[in-house]
Amino acid sequence: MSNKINIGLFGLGCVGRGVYSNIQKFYSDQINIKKICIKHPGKHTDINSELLTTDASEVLEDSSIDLVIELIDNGAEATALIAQSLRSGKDVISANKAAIANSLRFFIDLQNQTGKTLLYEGAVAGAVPVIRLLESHYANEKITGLEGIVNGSTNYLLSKLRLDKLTFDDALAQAQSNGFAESDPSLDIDGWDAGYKLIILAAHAFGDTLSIEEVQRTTFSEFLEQAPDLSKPWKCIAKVNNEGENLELSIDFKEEPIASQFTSVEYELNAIKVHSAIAGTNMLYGSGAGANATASAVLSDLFQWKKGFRYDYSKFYQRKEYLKKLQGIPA
Ligand SMILES: NC(=O)C1=CN([C@@H]2O[C@H](COP(=O)(O)OP(=O)(O)OC[C@H]3O[C@@H](n4cnc5c(N)ncnc54)[C@H](OP(=O)(O)O)[C@@H]3O)[C@@H](O)[C@H]2O)C=CC1
Ligand SMILES: N[C@@H](CC=O)C(=O)O
Repeated sequence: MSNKINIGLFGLGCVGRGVYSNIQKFYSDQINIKKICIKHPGKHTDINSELLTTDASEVLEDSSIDLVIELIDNGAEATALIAQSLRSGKDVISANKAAIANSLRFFIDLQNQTGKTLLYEGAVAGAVPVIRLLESHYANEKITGLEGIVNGSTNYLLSKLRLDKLTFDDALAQAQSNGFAESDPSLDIDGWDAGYKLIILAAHAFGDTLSIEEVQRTTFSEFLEQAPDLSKPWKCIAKVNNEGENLELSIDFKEEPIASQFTSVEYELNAIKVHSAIAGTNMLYGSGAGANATASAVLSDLFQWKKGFRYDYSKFYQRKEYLKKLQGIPA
């Protein structure tokens, strides 16, 4: 009897294909792709047509599918698919930061109600394992600050403008053809993508969920309107300010000093600094966007899931206790 993991895949674009091809290459003895749900079958004539469907219920109602991997490019549709999967008794891995950030409280409740697991390491900073690090290494240590470069496309644009002297339009076209940019690139250049990622990081680091409207965003156009000297190392920095009772989240362009560690983070690479009470500062650095970077995180989630890993969101409990203390309420 085969003890392969049966998965159902939603989406076969840049990331979906990264996951599909890496499973074929490295894990076909352990993972069986049972069904792939897509939108336009005509785009996927290279894939065995028996695997493909446009009907989500062929995944959701297949009791032999243990795990759903959700990799579509529409946040609202992804939210519905994740919720339906959890409710149909399936665990889920997603890389959809819009869906996760907009509905995180709902998904935490749904995991508690169904006993099912949702993992989403690929939603933030590609292959950089930051969510799992916040959940495990920092579970009991107070995090005092967090900042980083979390959008590969804007970082790619800034590097291309500064180092390779490309025009904005040419640089954006390259970010799109490399698969770094979202299918709607305004999500990257207007700071939405970085905002969603920062909301997810803030939840796992500080135990609160903010809405995207609460994130202060500077768009790439607003940055360029200030006529910055593009020969300088500008970086788009996502930052959580956690002084006081409320978290403040911002996405802003900063000219980094030459000696700053962020200055050497170029093109689609990402970096995140975590400041904490005992460790001081740790910086994570690595591939932030693209098919393989994200597939690596998705597949890592899959093998963690197999071992029973789930997020325990311990910072939410710690934040409640912290707020009680601030308000003078005894524990
Ligand atoms: N690109 C990257 O570097 C990263 C992307 N992500 C996230 O991963 C997700 C996928 O991104 P990416 O692969 O780049 O996107 P693409 O635009 O390349 O692919 C999207 C895929 O979703 C499919 N799709 C859309 N709607 C549906 C639906 N309702 N049901 C089934 N399939 C559907 C499309 O089908 P069809 O092909 O038939 O049109 C397509 O295969 C997004 O949430 C993105 O934010 C996360 C980290 C990095
Ligand atoms: N569009 C995103 C893709 C990865 O999350 C980015 O540019 O970082």
